[in-house]
Amino acid sequence: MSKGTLFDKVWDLHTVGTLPSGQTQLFIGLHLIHEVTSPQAFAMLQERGLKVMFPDRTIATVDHIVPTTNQARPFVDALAEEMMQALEKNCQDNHIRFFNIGSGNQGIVHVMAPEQGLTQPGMTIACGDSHTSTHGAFGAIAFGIGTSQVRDVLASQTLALSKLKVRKIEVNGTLPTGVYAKDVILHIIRQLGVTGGVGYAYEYAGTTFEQMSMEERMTICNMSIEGGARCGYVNPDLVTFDYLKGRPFAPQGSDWDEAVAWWTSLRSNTDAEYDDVVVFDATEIPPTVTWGITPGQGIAIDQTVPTPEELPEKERAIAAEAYQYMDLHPGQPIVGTKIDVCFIGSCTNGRLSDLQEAAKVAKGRHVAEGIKAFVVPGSEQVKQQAESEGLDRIFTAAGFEWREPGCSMCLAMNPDKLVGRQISASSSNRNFKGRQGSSSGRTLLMSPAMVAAAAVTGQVTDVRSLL
Ligand SMILES: CC(C)[C@H](C(=O)O)[C@@H](O)C(=O)O
Ligand code: SF4
Repeated sequence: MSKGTLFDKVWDLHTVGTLPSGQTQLFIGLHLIHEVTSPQAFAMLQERGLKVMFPDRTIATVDHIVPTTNQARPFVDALAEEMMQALEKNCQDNHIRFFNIGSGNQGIVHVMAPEQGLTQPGMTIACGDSHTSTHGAFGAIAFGIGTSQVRDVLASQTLALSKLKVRKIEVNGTLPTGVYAKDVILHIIRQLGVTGGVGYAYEYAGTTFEQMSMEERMTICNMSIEGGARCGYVNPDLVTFDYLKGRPFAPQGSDWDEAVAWWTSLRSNTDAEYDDVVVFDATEIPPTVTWGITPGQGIAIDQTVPTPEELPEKERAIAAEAYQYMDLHPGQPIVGTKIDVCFIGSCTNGRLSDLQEAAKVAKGRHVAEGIKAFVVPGSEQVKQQAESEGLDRIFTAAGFEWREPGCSMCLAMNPDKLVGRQISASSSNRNFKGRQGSSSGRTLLMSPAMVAAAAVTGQVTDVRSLL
């Protein structure tokens, strides 16, 4: 087992005790909830006559079902309205703070909490949502949980968990032009596989992550779960502290200095021991795009869809399924693949810097004939900041639609859905069959800049040719 890592330190500091099962009872500092996975948890709590133990440690927002065009209440979709009302009631009844639509602070839970300064180094964070790994960008131990565990956290502020091993993923060097955080994480998952991280926490270390902004680090940690790792983190540093300083829930005054000293002490020791270490060279990472039905089925933008012979034996069955579903053929170049829909948004790539990079590509160009392209900011704050910089005008002048914040077509639990066999270029994180609202819809994952490149050309395009 690893020793001296941030993961070990934070785990040990939050350990309440060892349960008869051998699992750790872990204290959860911050609990985030949204409308999809919380209603049943509240119902289970009520059935048992239990109350929320620490209401101040749970924070709610609404994101998955939110319509991105007409947000008038009641929502047109009756089920969405019902989920919304359940969340509003549960928050009210249990005195839980709720960042609702129109508050100026609503957003995808993994975008909203960091921008509020709720997400801090050294915390344990849980949310009934697999992409909770995002918060690890701050040096927190953050993971997704199921609905019965949401109940457990509401009732006890603790969880029964088995300790993870720690794999250090070191990436060194400066990323080439046109290569973004999204490409780095797609590349890592391509190399280590979608189940490679099972049983591990991923520690992202090395100069490439050190040079990244907090938003880029969030993109990386967000997709840890797509590589099988329940959580992923970056050691907190000056970039982390600069981001947090002055945010509403960040420590203030003399508490701030104390917090920074404490956060710094939690960094993995230079002589920390890891269960595994892998090293990549940033200068060798290409713009990466998925061609298949798992986030691990990625290739460099200038490569061809792999033939079975090019793949390890164990990847051939899923590849065969992917050729058929995607209607892409082994040996075919991915560049030039015709696109129907372009989606820029999600908790992976719906932050301000993502929109800025996409806008650089869109500026002065126009969405190709017949393409539906739309931008969904990750939060109300992102939307407002983007508008104050005029990004909305760049996008709309280029023929993109500019929408209200939410998860939108990442998962299509709202009205934004692919239709039939439509194929999307998407800045989101999952390309599973039927993910974007049509049971036969197809998804190609890529960076927001590359989605913008696809939008203006109508086909998968190497963004480097447009920069
Ligand atoms: C709805 C929610 C439970 C789900 C998750 O856990 O990740 C969603 O956010 C997703 O991205 O698929
Ligand atoms: S944006 Fe997508 S991945 Fe993120 S929480 Fe929403 S549905 Fe899940």
